[in-house]
Amino acid sequence: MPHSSPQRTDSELGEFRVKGEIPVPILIVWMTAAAVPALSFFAFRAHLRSDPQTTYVLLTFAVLLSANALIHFVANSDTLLRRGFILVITALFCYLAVFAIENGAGVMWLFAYPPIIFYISDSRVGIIACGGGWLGLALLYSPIGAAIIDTPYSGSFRLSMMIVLGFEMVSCYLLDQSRRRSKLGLIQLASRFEYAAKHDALTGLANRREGHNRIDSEYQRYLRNGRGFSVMLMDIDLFKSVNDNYGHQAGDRMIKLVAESLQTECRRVDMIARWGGEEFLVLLPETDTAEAVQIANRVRQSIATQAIEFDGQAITATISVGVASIHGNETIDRVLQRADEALYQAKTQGRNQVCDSDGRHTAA
Ligand SMILES: Nc1nc2c(ncn2[C@@H]2O[C@H](COP(=O)(O)OP(=O)(O)OP(=O)(O)O)[C@@H](O)[C@H]2O)c(=O)[nH]1
Repeated sequence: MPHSSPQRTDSELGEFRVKGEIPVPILIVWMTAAAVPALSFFAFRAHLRSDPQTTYVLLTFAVLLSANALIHFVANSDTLLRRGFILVITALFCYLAVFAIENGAGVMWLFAYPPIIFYISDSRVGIIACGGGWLGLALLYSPIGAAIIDTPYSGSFRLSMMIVLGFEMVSCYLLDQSRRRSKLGLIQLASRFEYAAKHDALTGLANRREGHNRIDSEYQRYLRNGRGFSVMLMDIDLFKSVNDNYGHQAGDRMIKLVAESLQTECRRVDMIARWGGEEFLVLLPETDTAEAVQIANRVRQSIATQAIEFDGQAITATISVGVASIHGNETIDRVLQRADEALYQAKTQGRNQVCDSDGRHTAA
């Protein structure tokens, strides 16, 4: 079965990019590029109003945001960029909430915070930042806050601000959850498609294409470190007669039985593929011919002693196996061809036996 995991963490979800989705680091760089001139503009206006404190604070935020983006380009760490950005903008929005810059109009920038924070961080951080921010603002706008800080906002403005901001935060949370759920759905769908593209529907084994890919990878490893491998090509003997005598359903069950026996008898490192109708291929990494023949015989004997129950009858089958190991700088096609020739030899010499490409064979 495909590895669908509904338990994926938020950060795992964040790493999965849906086509067309803006990557968080790029979004942060864009927002930094937009925020720095905006902050400089408002700093300049504060300077014109002879308000040096606001000027310096806004310029400091512009410098911090620029530095964060620059550090990202040097350190090349997305996590650092994201965390640095969250930290700076949280401080900036706190400043905007407390100090009523631009005659109090600066507080409207608070509405930009929830969508940004939910998009660039995981939902837990979004909830904490927004929940904490909202409570902090509620405190600030309460009589306690009013006693500490002098704000120019009327009572009805404060009330509306809290309600509208709360509404926006909840909306952002719900939209974010919906985005994450649909992303999860896409991940699961993608993993189901990937599984179907790589596996055989009847047995669940790797299909021929995936088998080829895995052999290719093993071959590349062999070229790098010289560690050889063997392949076993096997075919159910006189399988046509199983179909002819008992029907295709019985034939399918026989194929499944062989697949299960292969899974039981082979090692975890071995790759088993359904190569064709009643043909299977096993890739045995770091295994020489003698070992591969031993494994092949174990599989052969195991299958010969099992039966499927069909319409009250016990149906048995045997398999023939061709074994070949990689030599020198020969190609994969050549190894597979030698395994095929060995299988042909096993068939012509009476079936239910293992032949290796060097011409040795083990009969029942
Ligand atoms: N039930 C079933 N049969 C299949 C499947 N794929 C292939 N077959 C059948 O497998 C049979 C293969 O038969 P052959 O290749 O002629 O060989 P054989 O009867 O196994 O004889 P030898 O290989 O010479 O021992 C054919 O009858 C195919 O129809 C499948 O998925 N399910």
